[in-house]
Amino acid sequence: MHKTHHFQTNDKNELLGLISTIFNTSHDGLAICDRKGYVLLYNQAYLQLTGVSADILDNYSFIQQLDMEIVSDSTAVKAIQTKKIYSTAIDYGNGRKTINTATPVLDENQQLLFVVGNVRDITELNQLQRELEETRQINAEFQKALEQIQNGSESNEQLVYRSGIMHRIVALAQRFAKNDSPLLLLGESGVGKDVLANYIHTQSGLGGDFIKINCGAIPDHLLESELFGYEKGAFTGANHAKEGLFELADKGTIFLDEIGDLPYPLQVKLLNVLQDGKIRRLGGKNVRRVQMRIIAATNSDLEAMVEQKRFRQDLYYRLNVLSITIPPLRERREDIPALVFYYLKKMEQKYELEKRIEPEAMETLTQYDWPGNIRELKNVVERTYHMCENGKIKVDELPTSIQRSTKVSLPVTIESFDTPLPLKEAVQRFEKEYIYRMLAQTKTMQECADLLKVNISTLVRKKRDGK
Ligand SMILES: Nc1ncnc2c1ncn2[C@@H]1O[C@H](COP(=O)(O)OP(=O)(O)OP(=O)(O)O)[C@@H](O)[C@H]1O
Repeated sequence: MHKTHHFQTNDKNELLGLISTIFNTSHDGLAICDRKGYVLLYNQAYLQLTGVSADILDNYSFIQQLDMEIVSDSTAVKAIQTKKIYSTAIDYGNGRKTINTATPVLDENQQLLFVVGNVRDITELNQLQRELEETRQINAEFQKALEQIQNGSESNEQLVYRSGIMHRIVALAQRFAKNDSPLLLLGESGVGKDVLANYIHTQSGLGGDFIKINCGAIPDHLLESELFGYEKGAFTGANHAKEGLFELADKGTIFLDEIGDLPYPLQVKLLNVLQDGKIRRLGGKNVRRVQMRIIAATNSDLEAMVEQKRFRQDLYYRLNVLSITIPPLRERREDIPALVFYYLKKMEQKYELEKRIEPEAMETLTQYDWPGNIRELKNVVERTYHMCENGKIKVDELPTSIQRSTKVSLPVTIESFDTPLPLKEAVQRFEKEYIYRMLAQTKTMQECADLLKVNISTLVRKKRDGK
């Protein structure tokens, strides 16, 4: 106890009065016992929090209370036995949860004099934590449902193609659909990996559902419980048992999008599922057998990730038994007009208003390199449809970035900045053009990122912001 100069009382009674006031007004439960565990002093909060009656405290030591199973655990007894501070969380069964700490008080010969017990109410804290956990859970479920609605409708899209390469890919997909080995779909973002996975599922004739999960969109700590499910009480907030996506995909297909983002520890678990077809829910004992088709997809360079020890080699080999690489749109330009007409038709049906695209505009779209692939094409067609007022889509109604990038194939030079621009804007313009050009010259985003010596996520962001 530290006294300041304001405290000038030397009267023992006054001092005792003060200490007992502190004792009695404390929100924490306090109880002091001797070296045999007999209670010497306790306060009102102690009675309220522990639910143990004054009668018991008066007549039975903590050791006896433990023997008689009046309490299930006693920090005081532990402190008596070990002469060390002991702290634990206790559930008294009266709805109260507490953190109890027992501190031994020793004399100069290290003999035990007393034990001071402190009982802190954490019921409210616990309740808040549980609520937070539940909110997080609900949040994640909503996010997942939303994602499935968004992606579900995307992946249900009809497969539109005209190019020879896509004909071969679809034929391969039909053959692979009948096979139950894992399948890996590769290709840049927006090339149609989701759509193809869905197509393979419908072609497979499997009776179960097509379940999609984006491994990069779900926080690591939730991903495992999403995939494997959990039993009631498996972790704080697991108030009921829940089926995992592997179980939901039983007799169907599970589509693991962005497989490169699967955390390393989960990669081993996925490998086990691939090998023996068995899963166990978190906190569960039962092993369940599931039979499903696994399709994984990524736009990352998995081989490079294996070399960098970010992706397990054994899992890579297991997933890569069958694989299909969907080329970017710029390598199958014959598909561009078919896709433009398809999305234009959809807009016309939706808004019951026909709009025609002029040949020159179509030519510009066909020449454009589409770094965002079909996703970008779909957005451009939709935007242009809305922007066009007289029913005819002309070149100058296309986004300026597309007009410019197809017209300007000369390197960006100082001369191309004909009017003075703020430095920041000039740098941004150069950066954007440069990134577009580099993307057109490289096969994958990773290759481009490596050449530019930037992180792939930086490149993705810059590409998105530059649109
Ligand atoms: N062949 C196709 N015909 C019609 N629409 C397509 C085709 N391929 C893709 N799309 C559309 O393009 C968009 C992107 O497709 P999808 O989500 O399948 O790409 P992805 O390769 O899985 O992209 P990411 O790697 O970013 O997940 C979607 O809106 C999808 O409906």
